[in-house]
Amino acid sequence: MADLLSDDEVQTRMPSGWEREGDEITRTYEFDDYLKGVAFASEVGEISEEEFHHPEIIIGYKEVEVRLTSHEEGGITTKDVDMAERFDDVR
Ligand SMILES: C[C@H](O)[C@H](O)[C@H]1CNC2=NC(N)=NC(=O)C2=N1
Repeated sequence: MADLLSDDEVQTRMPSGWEREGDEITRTYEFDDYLKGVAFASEVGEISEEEFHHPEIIIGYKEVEVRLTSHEEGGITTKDVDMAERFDDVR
């Protein structure tokens, strides 16, 4: 089990482009067309299954919102900030 991050740790460790909303960190990625967003969401899903840590993924028109939290710990942990960095690398 990863440890919950303090408010300051979340702010300092959250990658740029991400925002905190309560017990979640979130980012909305924008794409040139819908299917590029769908493909990105699929890659996010692959990484999530590999790490067994699953975000909420909302696919919209030319944008994909990703929301991360650690359900079992009840907040934001190092897994969430580490996964955020990995998703940014896919982008
Ligand atoms: C039983 C529990 O659902 C599993 O251990 C995993 C699955 N994926 C998960 N994903 C996220 N975001 N948080 C979890 O606590 C989590 N737990």
